[in-house]
Amino acid sequence: MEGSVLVGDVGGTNVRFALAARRNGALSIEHFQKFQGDDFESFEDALKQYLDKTGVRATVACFAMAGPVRDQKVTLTNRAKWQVSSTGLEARFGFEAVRLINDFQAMARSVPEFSVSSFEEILPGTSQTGAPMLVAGPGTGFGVATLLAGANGQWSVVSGEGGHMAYAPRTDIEHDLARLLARDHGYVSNELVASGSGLEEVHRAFCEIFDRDCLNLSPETMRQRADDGDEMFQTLIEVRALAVMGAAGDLVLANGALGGVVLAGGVSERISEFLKTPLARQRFTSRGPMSDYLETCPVWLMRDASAPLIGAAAYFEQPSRI
Ligand SMILES: Nc1ncnc2c1ncn2[C@@H]1O[C@H](COP(=O)(O)OP(=O)(O)OP(=O)(O)O)[C@@H](O)[C@H]1O
Repeated sequence: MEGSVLVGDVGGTNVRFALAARRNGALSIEHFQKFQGDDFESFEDALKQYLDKTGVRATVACFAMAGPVRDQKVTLTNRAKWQVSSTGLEARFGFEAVRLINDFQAMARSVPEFSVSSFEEILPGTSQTGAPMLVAGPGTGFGVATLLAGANGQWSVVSGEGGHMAYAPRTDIEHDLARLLARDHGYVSNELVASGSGLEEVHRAFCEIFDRDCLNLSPETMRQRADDGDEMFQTLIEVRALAVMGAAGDLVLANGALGGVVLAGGVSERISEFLKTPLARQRFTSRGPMSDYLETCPVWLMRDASAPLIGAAAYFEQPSRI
């Protein structure tokens, strides 16, 4: 397909590839494939499998990677064996140009490519025109980026490692959790509390708090137990959801992101009803003298699995200057 760019969304669990192109003003993807990262020794092996399976050929590529990208090189945060560089990919696959960006840089850049109706409402509110927007949430890791509207339809994305900011417990059980996690890990981040990569540790701490045997359970089984009325698992999911909303509120305060929040990531999707409770709303807005500041800030959920792929293509067309 002429004018198309090979795009990838490389997370700590899943790796997604597609071919993206802009047609009649709108970006769309085709040849979408999803792989499990665990099935491959390296990112190059996963990419080769995609190219072999689909027969897709492209001269340019942009890959959204779950880790900090420096000088077009990245080591995945939750898959440290995967070290990727744009020059290495160009040499191995014969691309004319490869750009590596952070996965939430791509997620944030996708937001202007979607209409508001494609998001699920988590908290109602009114987006302040022209204000920054925050895009964040837990999957395997916890990504964060801020989207800035510039002149003439230009967009910039500020991306950092905001998921690794310190967890802020408020209730007794959250303080117990933070204390146990600090005992075992030293530093307690929002990623550790809320993301897939921290779930096992959080589960272990909850078993200690509730004085229960700690079984090896999948996230789906924990969810099932919560749905069946098990108080420990209900509290575990609630505490993780409150960590997401607390982190989102903190980041809006720090960035003046009154354009609104777009939550994303596999965990956010699966606990969405816990993000909508009155307690979750209170965790987002309750900020002492600044509580009014967040009262009308809207929060949405991005569910479209193609978002980081669309965002990678948009970023490739118009790289952010920040
Ligand atoms: N039912 C569930 N409840 C909560 N978490 C779940 C559930 N099922 C799976 N997960 C978690 O979701 C995570 C996968 O999220 P996602 O689909 O966003 O993957 P990813 O794109 O590879 O992640 P990332 O980009 O953050 O590295 C896994 O770590 C898993 O523990």
